[in-house]
Amino acid sequence: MNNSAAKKEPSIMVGGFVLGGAMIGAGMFSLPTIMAGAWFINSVVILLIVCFFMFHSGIYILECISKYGSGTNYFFISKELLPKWACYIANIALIFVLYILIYAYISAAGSVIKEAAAIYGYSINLRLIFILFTLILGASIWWSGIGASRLTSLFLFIKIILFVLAFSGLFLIVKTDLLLTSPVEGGQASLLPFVFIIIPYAITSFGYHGNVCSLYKLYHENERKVVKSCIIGCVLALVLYFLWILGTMGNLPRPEFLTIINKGGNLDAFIESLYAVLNSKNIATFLLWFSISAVFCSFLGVAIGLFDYILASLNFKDNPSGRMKSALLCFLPPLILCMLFPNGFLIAIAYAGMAACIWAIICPAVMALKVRERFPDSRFKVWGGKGLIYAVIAFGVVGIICQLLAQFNLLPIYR
Ligand SMILES: N[C@@H](Cc1ccccc1)C(=O)O
Repeated sequence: MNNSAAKKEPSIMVGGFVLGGAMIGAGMFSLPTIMAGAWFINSVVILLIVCFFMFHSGIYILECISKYGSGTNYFFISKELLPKWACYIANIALIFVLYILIYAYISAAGSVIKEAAAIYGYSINLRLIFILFTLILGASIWWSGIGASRLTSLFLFIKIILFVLAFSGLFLIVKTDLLLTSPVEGGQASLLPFVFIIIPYAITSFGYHGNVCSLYKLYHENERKVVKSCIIGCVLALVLYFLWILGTMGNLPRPEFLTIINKGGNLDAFIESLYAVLNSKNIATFLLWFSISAVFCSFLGVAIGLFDYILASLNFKDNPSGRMKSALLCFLPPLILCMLFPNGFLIAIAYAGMAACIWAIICPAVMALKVRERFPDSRFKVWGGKGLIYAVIAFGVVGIICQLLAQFNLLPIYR
């Protein structure tokens, strides 16, 4: 690569923020509620483990695309490297994750906007918010992809500022004894059975894998820079999630989470509890607006991905009527689901995690095995050899098993 091309590449911080922006979304709002069972120390350990595996599965995708050039995408490499049946499963899992996330975002947006309105003394019908939210953001994507991307950057910017404002206050009042002493008799060990339920939710929260291909293009096929951006993105999310559970568990005692869980575990119940406990109304208000901007930002990011996928794969024309067909297919199913089941936020995040185990963890690791057979002397190879690849696959299988057990009520859940 010549110097002038290298100079045009954006700094690794840009890539890190793009990935961090994709990662930090609605998934994080499920974390404190779902982690209340295992409480603080156990949850931090799980966050570290999940972050480690999600980072590596992401760079396995990079290893695979690096053999086919920057024009390729996930669909292409899965077609090349997986048997046909597995390729279908991987792509179905990917589309499922995008749809279920859009559902989760609409549900979360409804709950948080309703809560915001209630705080300012208005009562708005939840289903009306679902429709307006989807209509307005959906229309902006239909109108122009570039415009919607700019809107995403704007919300990302607002999200970061509000995060700093809300959290700097939240930490000042953290009660460390709430965090570090075990909330039950028998110490931390008696909380261990509650760690398994966290895994699918943490997997969703560390999902960013759809953005690896575009980053590879952005950095003109410079793998090292993409890896460094992935490290920055993962560390950013890890630190933020750590601060998030520190701020919430350090202010709300464990039994308070039961009230939130019993109200469905959506954002409104959560913010309501923080409002009741926090002395500072300012902090709670920043938190409220932070949540709104985070949900808007994630919705746009995921919806643009699904919209473009539908437009390209069904060969719709990139004109107003073609884009309208794509928009209807993209937004109508999750909106209808939301109207029927308005409170499925937590379940949706868990299922997104389970499907992400397939397309973002197991399949990339299997593809990396295959690509090493096919290109034995390639210049870029993820460290850790086959051992790490098998460990990543095993982790993906554990994630799926956890969610299946939870579905059949076979996992201990704090409720
Ligand atoms: N990490 C995102 C969701 C996501 C999952 C998988 C891939 C991409 C995005 C969130 O927390 O909202």
